[in-house]
Amino acid sequence: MNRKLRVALIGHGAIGRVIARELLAQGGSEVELIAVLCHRAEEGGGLPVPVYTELPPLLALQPDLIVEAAGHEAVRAYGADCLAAGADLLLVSVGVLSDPDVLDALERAARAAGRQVLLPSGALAGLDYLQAARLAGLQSVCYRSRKPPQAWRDTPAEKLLDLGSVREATVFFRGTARQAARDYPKNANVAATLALCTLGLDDTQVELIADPQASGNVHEIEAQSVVGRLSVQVQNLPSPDNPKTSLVTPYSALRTIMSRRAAVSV
Ligand SMILES: NC(=O)C1=CN([C@@H]2O[C@H](COP(=O)(O)OP(=O)(O)OC[C@H]3O[C@@H](n4cnc5c(N)ncnc54)[C@H](O)[C@@H]3O)[C@@H](O)[C@H]2O)C=CC1
Ligand SMILES: O=C([O-])CC(=O)C(=O)O
Repeated sequence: MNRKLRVALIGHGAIGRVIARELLAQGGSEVELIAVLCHRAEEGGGLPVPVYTELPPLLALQPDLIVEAAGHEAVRAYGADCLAAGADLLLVSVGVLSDPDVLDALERAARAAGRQVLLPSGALAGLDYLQAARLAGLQSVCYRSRKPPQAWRDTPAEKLLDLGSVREATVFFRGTARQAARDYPKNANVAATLALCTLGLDDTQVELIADPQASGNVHEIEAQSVVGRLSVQVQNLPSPDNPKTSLVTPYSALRTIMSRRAAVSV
């Protein structure tokens, strides 16, 4: 583990730009950004590392870790190939794992290559406690996401309520983490992350709320286990570039990246 961790990035939007900027600022440390894959080359304008629009040249650089920050379709298109090429794969678009075929394909590819799929806590908090509690006995997990109405634009919420005239907190979705992650691919990735490390995608309950009074993107978890009860709320500031995305998300990915080379890892 003396060598620098060579990191490649897929996606250079609200999350990817922060990850790239912070990794580049690490100059001389144990982690280095070696390339970025963008939809269009212009999206990577100004980056001091190679920018590609296709996966093979990026894989040819033999990254140790590929960080996906591009959306569900990018995971479907590239995920298994990244693992097969010998890289670990960090996903922020975790909700795509609500599709059992995708989860199965990535698990198989990871096992075959001896690599790992890494899921950061993203916009959520409390997953460390819940993973410990699961080992002891976890009885129920509920997750609630409360965002301002504009954060639900271009989602099925638009058909369920008039986002422009919502005056009070309105629950427009109640269901499983699997349904939420599938139907709200840009808003409910954390529902899948929470479910995958607790009771599973079909037994983790989710509520989605449009709230004009929301103080940002608010995430709440309530869980009961044999070792105690967890009740946690985070009030995230939204990304200035994407109101659906919480500002903490790229930093959560960075934390996971850095921990791959930390001598003392929490
Ligand atoms: N786990 C978590 O806590 C969270 C996860 N997310 C996930 O992260 C994804 C990215 O979020 P943002 O950066 O806010 O979105 P964004 O829309 O600002 O950026 C996404 C970027 O990826 C690029 N892209 C899309 N498909 C691509 C492909 N096949 N190859 C290369 N680039 C591609 C787009 O052109 C865009 O520049 C979301 O779609 C969502 O699935 C978002 C927020 C929180
Ligand atoms: O960033 C957030 O607040 C959560 C989010 O969009 C997601 O899980 O997809």
